Order: sequence, then C-alpha cells, then structure tokens
Amino acid sequence: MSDLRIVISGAGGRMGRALISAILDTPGLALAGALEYAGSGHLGEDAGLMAAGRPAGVKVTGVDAALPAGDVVVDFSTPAASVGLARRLGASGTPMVIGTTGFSAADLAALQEAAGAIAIVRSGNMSLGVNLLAALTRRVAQTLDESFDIEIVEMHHNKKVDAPSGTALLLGEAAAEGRGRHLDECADRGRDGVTGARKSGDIGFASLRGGSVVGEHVVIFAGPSERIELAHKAEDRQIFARGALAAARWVKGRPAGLYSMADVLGLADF
Ligand SMILES: NC(=O)C1=CN([C@@H]2O[C@H](COP(=O)(O)OP(=O)(O)OC[C@H]3O[C@@H](n4cnc5c(N)ncnc54)[C@H](OP(=O)(O)O)[C@@H]3O)[C@@H](O)[C@H]2O)C=CC1
Ligand SMILES: O=C(O)C1=N[C@H](C(=O)O)C[C@H](O)C1
Repeated sequence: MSDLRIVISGAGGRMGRALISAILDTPGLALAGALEYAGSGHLGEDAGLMAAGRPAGVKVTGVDAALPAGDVVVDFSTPAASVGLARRLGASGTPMVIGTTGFSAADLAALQEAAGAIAIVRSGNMSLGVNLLAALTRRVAQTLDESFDIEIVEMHHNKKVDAPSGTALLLGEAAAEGRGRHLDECADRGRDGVTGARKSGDIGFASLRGGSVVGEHVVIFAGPSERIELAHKAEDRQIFARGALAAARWVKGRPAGLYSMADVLGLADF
C-alpha cells in the first residue's frame, strides 16, 4: 500500500516540528508539504532539517505549493489560519485534522460549515490520555449531583496564547454533558475581585502559565467534606503528534462531517 501523504500546516511551530519529526520516523507516512504563512522566516528551509536535523527533501512553502500533493492536512497553527484552510480544502475535498485551539464561537460555526464539504477531525487535545480523562469526567459528572462543585485547573508553558486551554474546555464540555447541560450556560472562566459566592452548578476554570510545562490538567469535584481529582500530565509533545497522525490515518476516505478524537479512539460510547 502506498504511504499516506500528509501536509503539515503551522510547520515551523512547536507542534509542526514535532509532527514532521514523527512523520519522518513512521513507516507508512510521508511528508507531502510543510506549510507556513506568506511572511514566515521558515519559507524555503528543508522541513526535515528545520524539525529534526535531517533533510526530508520537502521545503517549507506557502499554501499554494503545499496543498496539492497531500492526502490529508494536519493543522496546528492559529484559529484564523485553520478556518481559512478548512474553507479552502472544500474545493479539493482533502480531509483535515485540526489541533489548533482558541477558536471563537464564530470560528467554530465556520468549521462546522466547512465540515459540510470535507471530513474534519478537531480536538483541543489529541492524546489518548486526555480523551480517556474526558470520558471519565463525563461519567463522574453524571454520577455526582450538584453538591459537588466542578473546577478545572490547567498549566502550560509561558508561550501559550489562549486561555482556558482547548483541553480544559474539552473537559468542561464533558463535565457539562455528564450533567445534561451545555458548557456555555454554566462556565465561569475567570474570577477577580469580589465575585460573590460560587454559583451552584457552575463549572469553573483557572489557568496557570510558566516555564516549559507541556500541559497539565486537573478536574476537581469538590463536595461536602470530600474531593475527587482526575488529572493528566503531558510529558512530551509527541503524545499529541501520535494522536494527530492516528487521526490522519482514520479520517482519510471518511464522509464529510465534523469528528472528534473520541470517534477516532472509539471512546464515543465509553
Ligand atoms: N490539540 C492538541 O493536542 C494540541 C493543540 N495545540 C494547539 O496547536 C496550536 C499551535 O501550538 P504550538 O505549535 O505550540 O504553537 P506555535 O506558535 O509554536 O506554532 C504555530 C505555528 O503556526 C504558524 N502560523 C501562523 N499563521 C499561520 C498561517 N496562516 N498558516 C500556517 N502557519 C501559520 C506560526 O508561525 P509564527 O510563529 O511565525 O507566527 C507557528 O509556526 C495552538 O493553538 C495550541 O494550543 C498544541 C499542542 C497540542
Ligand atoms: O498550546 C499548547 O501547548 C497546548 N495546547 C492544547 C490546549 O490548548 O489544550 C493542548 C495541550 O495541552 C498543549
């Protein structure tokens, strides 16, 4: 069988480089393109040298040169870039895996629309561990009543630009779903000053930033005289790269639609 040809969008970033390195190390996968924006200082570099210190024979290019050779596009860039790319891929029918976070409600609506034309897997976290944690969070939230307050604490490196993290929101959505609610109705995304007592049923978020932390999340169920904590600690970005590449294999040939990592990992009915 021929190799799956993957185009990486956001190629020069932390995740872009982790993905290129993983593709070069994985039999059955081929790097077909490495995409950056028009003014990027990486344009023209060999993507393999940039990411892994060994040539791949694929240059970092703009969108026009990068897209045509790919079976699947894997995108870890910025919300505006991801939305633009998803719209553009509608014309070729090329499926897409999106790991980017920090989307607005309007961005998410645009991705939903784009998924009318192509298959898209989108997840705020591509790792097996976090997606299992989300399934556990849904179960625990379903089991406990609202005398248990749900708080989600996350910590990331000091270069991260969005908060709460995409993972924290994914976990919050799982908790809200477990309670039969929608996160938009009950999220408390930041406290400062005299905020008043905590509202029962809210799902609270707190974000810490510092150093080189890859990504840590704790879901706290704080009840009367006892507390349950479910936690995940990412030690290496390769866990996200592995998940994204599994999603790339899975999404090729799927009908148009918006899919999650729970679909890819078979956790949807967990
Ligand atoms: N779902 C998951 O499992 C994970 C998701 N993420 C998310 O992925 C995203 C990227 O993270 P990370 O790699 O750490 O961030 P980086 O800032 O290191 O990488 C983003 C890259 O995208 C580039 N870029 C900017 N605009 C465009 C464009 N129009 N087209 C193509 N590339 C563009 C940036 O270039 P420049 O730097 O020059 O602006 C940069 O090289 C974030 O939203 C992050 O939260 C991260 C890890 C795991
Ligand atoms: O920006 C990051 O680094 C990460 N972003 C994702 C998020 O927003 O949750 C996933 C991971 O935690 C790392």
